[in-house]
Amino acid sequence: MTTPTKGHSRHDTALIHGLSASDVQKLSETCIEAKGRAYCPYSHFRVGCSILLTNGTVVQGANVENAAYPVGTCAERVTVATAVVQGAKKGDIRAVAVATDISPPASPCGMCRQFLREFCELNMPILMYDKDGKCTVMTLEQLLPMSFGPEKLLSTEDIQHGLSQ
Ligand SMILES: O=c1ccn([C@H]2C[C@H](O)[C@@H](CO)O2)c(=O)[nH]1
Ligand SMILES: [Zn+2]
Repeated sequence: MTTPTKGHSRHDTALIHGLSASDVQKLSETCIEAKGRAYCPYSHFRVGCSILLTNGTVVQGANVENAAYPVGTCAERVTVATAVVQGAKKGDIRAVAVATDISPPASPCGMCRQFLREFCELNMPILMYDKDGKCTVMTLEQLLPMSFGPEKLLSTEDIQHGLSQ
């Protein structure tokens, strides 16, 4: 397992995870922009998320809170669910980026890590941007080791027939 890559320039980050410099630029701009659309009147903790699909499309989302506090949803789950209902399949998700107003940057909560696990490859990079736009990158597997995923429940035949997607 590699150590998290912290504070690299955009170019270094791209080299490490096989993302192009323009992919990383797109991810950083879109997750930071999405942070501005957070609905967080209770916590005032804005979280923006963007997902880069293999076809180059970006899907954005932000946290959406609720007066009944536990009903609120994290930015990561809003964004992944949006990508899924737009037709994204496992393997279509190239990278996830998250932006908050703190430093060091926030990382996806446990529930979101498991939610991502359903739809993303274990080696998918998660780019976490701090208040100054500095990026820390870790793979899903680094954030969620020994994870439980759909292939544990579904038979090989089910997976071949696409029922896992
Ligand atoms: O990774 C995180 C951590 C927190 N939140 C949201 C949930 C809630 O609206 C607010 C404070 O926890 O931030 C996210 O969207 N993603
Ligand atoms: Zn979460």
